[in-house]
Amino acid sequence: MTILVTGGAGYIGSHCVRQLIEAGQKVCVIDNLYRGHREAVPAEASFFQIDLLETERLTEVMKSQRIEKVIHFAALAYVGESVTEPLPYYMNNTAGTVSLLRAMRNSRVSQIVFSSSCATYGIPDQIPVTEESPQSPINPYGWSKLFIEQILNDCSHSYPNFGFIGLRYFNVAGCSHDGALGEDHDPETHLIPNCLRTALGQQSHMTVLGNDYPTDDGTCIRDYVHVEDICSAHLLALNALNPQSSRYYNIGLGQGFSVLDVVKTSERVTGHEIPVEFKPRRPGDPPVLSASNKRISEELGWSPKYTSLEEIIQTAWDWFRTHPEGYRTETAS
Ligand SMILES: O=c1ccn([C@@H]2O[C@H](COP(=O)(O)OP(=O)(O)O[C@H]3O[C@H](CO)[C@@H](O)[C@H](O)[C@H]3O)[C@@H](O)[C@H]2O)c(=O)[nH]1
Repeated sequence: MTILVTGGAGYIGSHCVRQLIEAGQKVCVIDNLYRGHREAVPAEASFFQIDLLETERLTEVMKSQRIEKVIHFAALAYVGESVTEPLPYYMNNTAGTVSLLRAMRNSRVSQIVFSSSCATYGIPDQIPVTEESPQSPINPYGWSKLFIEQILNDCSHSYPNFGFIGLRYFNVAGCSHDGALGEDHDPETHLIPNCLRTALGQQSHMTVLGNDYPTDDGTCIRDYVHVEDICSAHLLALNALNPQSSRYYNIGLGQGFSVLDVVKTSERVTGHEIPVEFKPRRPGDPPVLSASNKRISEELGWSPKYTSLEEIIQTAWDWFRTHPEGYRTETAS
């Protein structure tokens, strides 16, 4: 049986493809390479450069590769960008998933693990956030993912044997334990990569986006979870997935760190000073997010390997300092 991984050339997708292959799984990757890196896809996986919106080509690949289940990562995922440019988010994420689901129906593939987000909760009324917490996004990125959740719910009601598991990630961070795979976004808007790029001297300072939030130090609090632990959750979800599945799980550690905590921890890990400059809030950012992971721990047996922010940032630093130009570093050498 072959697993189709959409967005398998992206940050999280590529780490997951590697874990699937190490677990002995046959993998087929599709990616439009808009923000993904072909170099990040292991040679053992078959690869097709296809956009999610190309329903017919997707259908052909699913039939010819004998796909049995899908893991769906492909998406635009910048909260700030989704506020200034919402339409690409609805087109790529929401419409793209409808196209993928149509291709799955055309080729009689009926089981999917979907990457959802804690951004679907908006500003939670309780911390830690459970899967039962109300979902009310405050940015188009979160809405684009919540619409997909509704579509999956509808498909599972209407189509017999359509099974799905939705994983609501909190803040994914870190790089592979052996430095083989990394995090390389263009443009880079994520907090930890920006701290590490400042430590490398590639920018003069880190911009802290808002220090007037209702938190102890005034900066936003997030729950950082290692990318390999996100991937192990996908493998567990894939094993649990069956034609009757219709379940959502949070993936986070249940501990929150402020932006300034992340800056200080990055200074300790890298041994470099990281100067900060304070700027106004970024639209669409909730003040505090951290996950209850009780459901995924109890039902799927998930247990994270990386439990400290320091360890998580260390794995990222190992990659950033050896790949100062990201994946281009390898191409150049
Ligand atoms: O240079 C920077 C970058 C970020 N931040 C702040 O750091 C926090 C974390 O930001 P970032 O790393 O961009 O992550 P989020 O915006 O929290 O979004 C991530 O977490 C979402 C869940 O909310 C995922 O779904 C998204 O894909 C992923 O980008 C936020 O408060 C940002 O305002 C800064 O202060 N300066």
